[in-house]
Amino acid sequence: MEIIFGRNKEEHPEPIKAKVQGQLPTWLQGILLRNGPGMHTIGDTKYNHWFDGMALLHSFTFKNGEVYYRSKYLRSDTYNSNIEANRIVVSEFGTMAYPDPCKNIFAKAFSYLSHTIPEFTDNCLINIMKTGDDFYATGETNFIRKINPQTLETLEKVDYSKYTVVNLATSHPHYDSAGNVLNMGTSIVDKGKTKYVIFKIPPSVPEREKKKSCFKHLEVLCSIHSRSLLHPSYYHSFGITENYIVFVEQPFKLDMVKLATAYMRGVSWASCLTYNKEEKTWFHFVDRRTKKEVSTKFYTDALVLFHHVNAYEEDGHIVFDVIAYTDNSLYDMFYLKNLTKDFEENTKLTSMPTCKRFVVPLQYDKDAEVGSNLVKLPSTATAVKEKDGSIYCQPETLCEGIELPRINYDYNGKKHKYVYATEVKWSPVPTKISKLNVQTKEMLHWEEDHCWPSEPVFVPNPDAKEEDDGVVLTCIVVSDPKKAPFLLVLDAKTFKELGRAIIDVELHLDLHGMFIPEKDSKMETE
Ligand SMILES: CC(C)=CCC/C(C)=C/C=C/C(C)=C/C=C/C(C)=C/C=C/C=C(C)/C=C/C=C(C)/C=C/C1=C(C)CCCC1(C)C
Ligand SMILES: [Fe+2]
Repeated sequence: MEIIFGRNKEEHPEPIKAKVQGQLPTWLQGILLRNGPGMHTIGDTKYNHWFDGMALLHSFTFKNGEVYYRSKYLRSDTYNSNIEANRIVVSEFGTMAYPDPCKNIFAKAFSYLSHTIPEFTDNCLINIMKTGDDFYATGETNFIRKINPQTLETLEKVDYSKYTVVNLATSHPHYDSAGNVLNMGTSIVDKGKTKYVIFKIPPSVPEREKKKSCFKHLEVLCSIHSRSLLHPSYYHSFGITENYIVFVEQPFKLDMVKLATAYMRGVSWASCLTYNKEEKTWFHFVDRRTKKEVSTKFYTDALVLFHHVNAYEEDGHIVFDVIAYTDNSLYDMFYLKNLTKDFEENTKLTSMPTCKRFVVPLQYDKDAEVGSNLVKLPSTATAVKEKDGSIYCQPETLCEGIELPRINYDYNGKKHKYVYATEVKWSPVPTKISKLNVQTKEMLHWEEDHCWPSEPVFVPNPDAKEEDDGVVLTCIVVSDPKKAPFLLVLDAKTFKELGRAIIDVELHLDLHGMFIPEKDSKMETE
């Protein structure tokens, strides 16, 4: 398994024509662009954690029934400095690097590094974001990197902190119907004012502007003060409904005192994350129009969450689905020392990823009795009024063992019926992909021996009438060295295979990505 998780992957910047089997829909034209870690060893140095690896972008271009594959390492300042030094010189979340191990003044003076080593990493390995016609690789620091979606070339570095006060920002932004990006980040600069900042980036700028930058027009919608000034919560995504931003402040937190001393103590940023299962998880709802937070205090028991699935409003309630854990063992599981051979037997998840639905009443009878359940929708989720006026919510479980959830994004913020996700057993090995009907809890699956599917991306049919009219695309990494990896195309309705594009290269296990329809990409001829 070392092969799949930890071995450096080669890049293939020139298009490789795939062998297509089956029948791909003729309307499927565009680029599936994905991101994830592809290199964990540099010279004699090795990252500690799988999420630390150098970002390797890859793409599948669909053109007239043919499929072309490309991959290229993100030429971040981090990547360039590491390669030049032939060792890890920039810290990642799980690995603290010491750029100058030789305290020797002469060694410093004759430093072979022509680049200045970036202080914070711009190794954006998690996701892809779109602003207007531009695409960016995203991670969780204040840096994102513009990329060319056709050639996978790395373009300029954007520093969010130049435009608003954030040190961290999510890699999972949302998009509204006008094409604005909505994202949030944490400001820890000013210790007295630790806060979460929700901001908006427009898709275009006024014609007359010379140096066009959407980021110059970044606008802060609202800030939420951290419950604890020294312990802001970690979050990896958030939700939106038509009228609200949904933010979950979980007791999985960054300890700022530990962060401030991490470098000195020789420990990673990750070691500064703490989970306190005795604490509560607080929900925040911000009205997108008035920019005010709903004043009622809503909470649930301690949980750890990375991925929101979707959120929507129904009859005065906010309904939101998340993939939740009861502890923080998932992050620990992705330490490379745990992902060696036999890890499937040796490393068992102590908490399964579980798709949970919270139903939160925004409008309810203010005279309702203490102890009564205020949920008026048909769900087993509850929201109980407490003596002090706060509301204690408990979720309904929709499904166990799914992660990397996606929906038809046309239903984002609206009532959805289907979730596409990878399925796991008791180890971090994706064995199947699944389609969950959240209304009936029925599931459809796709699996094949030795196949490790990635996050399934739903692409709607241009003439779609129903939510699941379209295809699901997933990269399949194969653990059998005799079998080639492929891109799988499933009919989203039936989950039957329509076709596959086989490529004879070593695919890397990735994290997230997006499909860029041909009309949104200035596609060049191959
Ligand atoms: C094996 C597969 C693919 C599927 C199996 C199915 C399954 C169980 C999937 C589960 C997948 C999940 C849950 C994926 C989650 C991915 C995450 C959380 C990535 C986070 C990266 C976060 C990163 C890189 C964060 C970097 C942050 C840094 C370097 C921050 C540094 C900093 C901090 C902390 C304080 C301020 C200063 C500074 C900015 C330097
Ligand atoms: Fe994610």
